[in-house]
Amino acid sequence: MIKVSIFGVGLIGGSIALCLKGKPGIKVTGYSHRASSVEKYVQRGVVDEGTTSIEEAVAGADFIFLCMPVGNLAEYLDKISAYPLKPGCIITDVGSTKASVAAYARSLNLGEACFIGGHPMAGSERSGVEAASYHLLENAFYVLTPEKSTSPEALNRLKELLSHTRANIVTLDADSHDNVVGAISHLPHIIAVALVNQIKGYNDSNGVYENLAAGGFRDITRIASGDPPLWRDILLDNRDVLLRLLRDWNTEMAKFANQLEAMDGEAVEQAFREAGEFRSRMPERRKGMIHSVYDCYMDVPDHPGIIGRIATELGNSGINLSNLQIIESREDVPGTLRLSFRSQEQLDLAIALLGDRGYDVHQ
Ligand SMILES: NC(=O)c1ccc[n+]([C@@H]2O[C@H](COP(=O)([O-])OP(=O)(O)OC[C@H]3O[C@@H](n4cnc5c(N)ncnc54)[C@H](O)[C@@H]3O)[C@@H](O)[C@H]2O)c1
Ligand SMILES: O=C(O)C(=O)C[C@]1(C(=O)O)C=C[C@@H](O)C=C1
Repeated sequence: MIKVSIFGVGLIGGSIALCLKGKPGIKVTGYSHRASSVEKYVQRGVVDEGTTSIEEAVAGADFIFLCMPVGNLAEYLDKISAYPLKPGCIITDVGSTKASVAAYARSLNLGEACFIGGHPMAGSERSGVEAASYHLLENAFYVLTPEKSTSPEALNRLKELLSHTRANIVTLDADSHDNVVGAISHLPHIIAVALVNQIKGYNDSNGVYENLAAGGFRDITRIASGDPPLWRDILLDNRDVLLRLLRDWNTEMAKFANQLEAMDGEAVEQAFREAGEFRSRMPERRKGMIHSVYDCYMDVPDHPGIIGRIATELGNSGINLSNLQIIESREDVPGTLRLSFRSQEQLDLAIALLGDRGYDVHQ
């Protein structure tokens, strides 16, 4: 039996546990420092067994996943390495930064165990085991940051285990990871928070801002609702990269200000053109940078019962909706529904079926 111990069974740890639990020959143990948390995720059936004892979780483990906030990873590497580790045990983490945890692991004597950093590029602004999902990592990129000294055999064993998540495993060195992920994940979180707080400042003296804020504002600011301590840890840990990125960001903002001051419409248009072209080149049909699932859109009148009818049509034909969202719908005004599916095949079937039923469906 392969024993997998997950430390921190929250959004990410819980999602990994859900992918591994019940797979032939795998037993999943969840560790939490709080008994109430253990009780919660054992009851939800996320793990095979739960414990508040580090010693128990570590004993005989073939894989140890550290899924707690970035600021606690070093502490747990210390604690874990104080116990006898099974020879060949692979310790990995899911932290959003990779250089510091890799350096810390390098400084420890792990005996015949080894550390391989990891970071699934999927998540949500929600946290806790309640938000964990078997599907969260499906089709997402999952970055592993092996060292030069990492044995190919250990790396392959970890990849094989992670294949149960149905993520797309890629390898990268830890510093490159922090530079790139700083730009495409950490900087956008800072920008979203700064933007929301700027508007909040205006709204404090005039509530119309809040009332008029529509799709554009919501789309760009969803991630501003991330867990504050979690993001504190990530941003402080990737401080050097982010300070450089923020200087570049200020330069980009200054460019816009100059273009507006000079009434340079051509330059503004060109900025939108370039951004649109780059964005449209990004793969849409995978988790990671832009989109998470296979989506189509429908313009529908905002009539009571319409959503139920559409969901029933799909269900009756065995098509599985993975998500459904109403975008900017007001009474008596056509609204748009975003329907999400888990595969191209399901999406194609849905588009054909709804088209046949007379709905206006587009991608
Ligand atoms: N949220 C995301 O979108 C996302 C995506 C990829 C990776 N990550 C990384 O995954 C890790 C976990 O994030 P999450 O979103 O699952 O958070 P979460 O809050 O949902 O889960 C964190 C878990 O760590 C536990 N924990 C917190 N403090 C602890 C401590 N001092 N000792 C032991 N356990 C502790 C919590 O009980 C919880 O089970 C973080 O390192 C984060 O950077 C997050
Ligand atoms: O989709 C979101 O809400 C996320 O914030 C996920 C996201 C990201 O920025 O893409 C956030 C942090 C992670 O470390 C990886 C993924």
